[in-house]
Amino acid sequence: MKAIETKNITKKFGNFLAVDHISFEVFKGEIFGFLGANGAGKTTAMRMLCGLLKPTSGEGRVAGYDIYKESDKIKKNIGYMSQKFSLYEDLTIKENMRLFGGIYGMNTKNIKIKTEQLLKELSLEAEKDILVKSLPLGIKQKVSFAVSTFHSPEIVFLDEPTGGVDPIARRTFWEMIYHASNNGITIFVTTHYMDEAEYCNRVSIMVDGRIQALDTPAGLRKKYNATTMDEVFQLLARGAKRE
Ligand SMILES: Nc1ncnc2c1ncn2[C@@H]1O[C@H](COP(=O)(O)OP(=O)(O)OP(=O)(O)O)[C@@H](O)[C@H]1O
Repeated sequence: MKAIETKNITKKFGNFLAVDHISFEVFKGEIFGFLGANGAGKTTAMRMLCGLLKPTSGEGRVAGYDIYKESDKIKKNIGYMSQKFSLYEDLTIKENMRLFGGIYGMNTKNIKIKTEQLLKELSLEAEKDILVKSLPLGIKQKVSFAVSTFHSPEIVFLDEPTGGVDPIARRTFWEMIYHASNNGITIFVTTHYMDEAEYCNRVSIMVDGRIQALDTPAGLRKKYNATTMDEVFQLLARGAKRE
């Protein structure tokens, strides 16, 4: 089953073509890496998929819903996490979980059950009443991911979720991603870390608004005769006109 389908999605800002006819599919439970240099158009594309921005043209379905007509349904069926938009710093871990559960429309009983379950899974039961602002970044990101999947969405969009954390914390974070994917949640993730690109089932690389390459990491390495995803990325991004 397809979690995301797009056909020739395009976004123009004035005369500037930020996203240029992108077409791709993401399968249910897949971990899909969405890569591209700065300004390639990733955030714009992701905003269109999340129902936050209308495309100029093209077609798309997310979780089975039309991105033009059913953006409200899309919002209910997805989770979203970014480095910039995440938790309320002046609330505790538990309060954040409750708050987001409420925002996602869950009832009090389910929020309570899910909060306890997540605190246990994250081994954060002892820290549940600590204010988020006093937590290390790696823990914040774990909690932030947990909150984005709190309502068991079909798809979770992660916009550079591991920015600024050390490699060990990033590895732990990816274990959570695998766990969610094993439970059938589709993961759509942007990252600038090429070791993380290797962890994805498939990866697309955007250059100047277009999808320049899309395959498994092994398939891309083979195609571009490269030993690492970093080499593949450098080869493709070198041709970029945007900075
Ligand atoms: N609202 C807007 N109006 C005009 N131009 C925009 C707007 N939003 C984005 N752009 C331009 O579209 C291009 C793509 O931007 P976008 O933020 O999607 O790239 P990105 O791949 O996410 O980059 P980064 O990795 O730096 O976040 C950039 O040149 C950007 O300046």
